[in-house]
Amino acid sequence: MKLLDLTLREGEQRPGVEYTVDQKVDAVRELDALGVDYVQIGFPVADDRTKRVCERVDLDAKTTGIARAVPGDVDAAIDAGVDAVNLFAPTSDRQLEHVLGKSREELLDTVVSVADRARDHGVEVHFDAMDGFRTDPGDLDALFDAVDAELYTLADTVGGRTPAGVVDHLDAMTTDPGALGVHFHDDLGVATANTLAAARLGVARADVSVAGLGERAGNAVLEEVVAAAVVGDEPFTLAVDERRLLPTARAVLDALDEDVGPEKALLGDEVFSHESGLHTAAMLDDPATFEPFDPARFGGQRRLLFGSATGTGAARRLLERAGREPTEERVAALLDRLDDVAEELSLEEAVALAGEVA
Ligand SMILES: CC(=O)SCCNC(=O)CCNC(=O)[C@H](O)C(C)(C)COP(=O)(O)OP(=O)(O)OC[C@H]1O[C@@H](n2cnc3c(N)ncnc32)[C@H](O)[C@@H]1OP(=O)(O)O
Ligand SMILES: O=C(O)CCC(=O)C(=O)O
Repeated sequence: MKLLDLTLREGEQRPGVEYTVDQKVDAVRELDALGVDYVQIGFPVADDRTKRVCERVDLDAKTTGIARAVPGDVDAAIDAGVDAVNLFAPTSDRQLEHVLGKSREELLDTVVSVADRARDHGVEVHFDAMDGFRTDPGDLDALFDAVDAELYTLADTVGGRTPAGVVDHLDAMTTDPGALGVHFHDDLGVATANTLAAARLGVARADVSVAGLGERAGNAVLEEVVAAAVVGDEPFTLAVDERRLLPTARAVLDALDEDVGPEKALLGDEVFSHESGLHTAAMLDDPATFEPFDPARFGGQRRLLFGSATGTGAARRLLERAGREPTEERVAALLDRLDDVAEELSLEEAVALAGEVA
């Protein structure tokens, strides 16, 4: 499956957020080195930074910009120099009426002609059905059939879908999943799960963003999709270099002056840290007892911590690592010392302490 990273465009759709050209250039280079297939730089008709970024980068990934189904937006994308245009248009009855004010027939004519205009200028055309997951599957098939595009994406624009509905919706379409992309928002907290459900059906492309940065609750999370592709129940192939995943995601966040909470899956400061006595004791023997994968696989690092939550099992193992006989007295002495530490000790520090107790 291909990945389109849209951190730069969706991240900026949050109130008050605007990235500078320098920030975007730095972030784009990181994402390119990771190996994502497409990087969405921005909305060319609405900002001149997309063009300025494109002028400064030379990537293996294809650059994209979004464009409404209007000639001026497509011309701005062409002028910006993106490799591909994500031509988006509302496709649900509700959005057709209130966003576009057009009939379905008018929509089809407009999208067909604007897509042709883009392709005639040598730009790869992707057609994105905004609110596609609230659009009748037959209407989507008819539209996709009429529009000449590289790929057709269904967007869960309001983030209201869950995996079962995603599967039912895609199953109800006649368009081959291999011609489809998916774009999920995280309003129900299941954007990544939805993406995995779609991947299982064989969709060709998924939109993701670093840390899920995007409008409202954000989007499917790049790190989570990549990690699940590698260690999830049903592995699938991506072009990214998984060992660079977490360093890249952190570098992108740094470049964009963004942050995540300590419990954020894969990226948070605490998610690879273990302190509970029962867990650390077992993990000293076999780390897999209490972790789903070795964080090093994605460029992360496990931290075992020792202090007042440490129990006799871990203390015994620490003494053994320090080359000491784990007598009852030593175990008790080590536990006393660990009880007193002001801040939890790392494994190395705890082994050193185990070497010191009488
Ligand atoms: C991809 C998404 O999530 S939606 C994009 C979100 N991003 C932004 O909105 C970026 C900031 N926006 C802007 O700078 C401005 O809104 C612009 C430049 C995009 C457009 O500005 P304006 O045309 O002045 O006004 P407005 O935002 O109200 O656009 C409404 C027009 O766009 C049309 N429109 C909206 N979506 C589409 C679409 N996908 N395809 C074709 N036309 C569309 C509407 O029908 C309406 O047309 P009308 O003016 O003929 O009635
Ligand atoms: O996917 C696109 O090109 C824009 C549409 C979008 O971001 C959405 O519907 O949420």
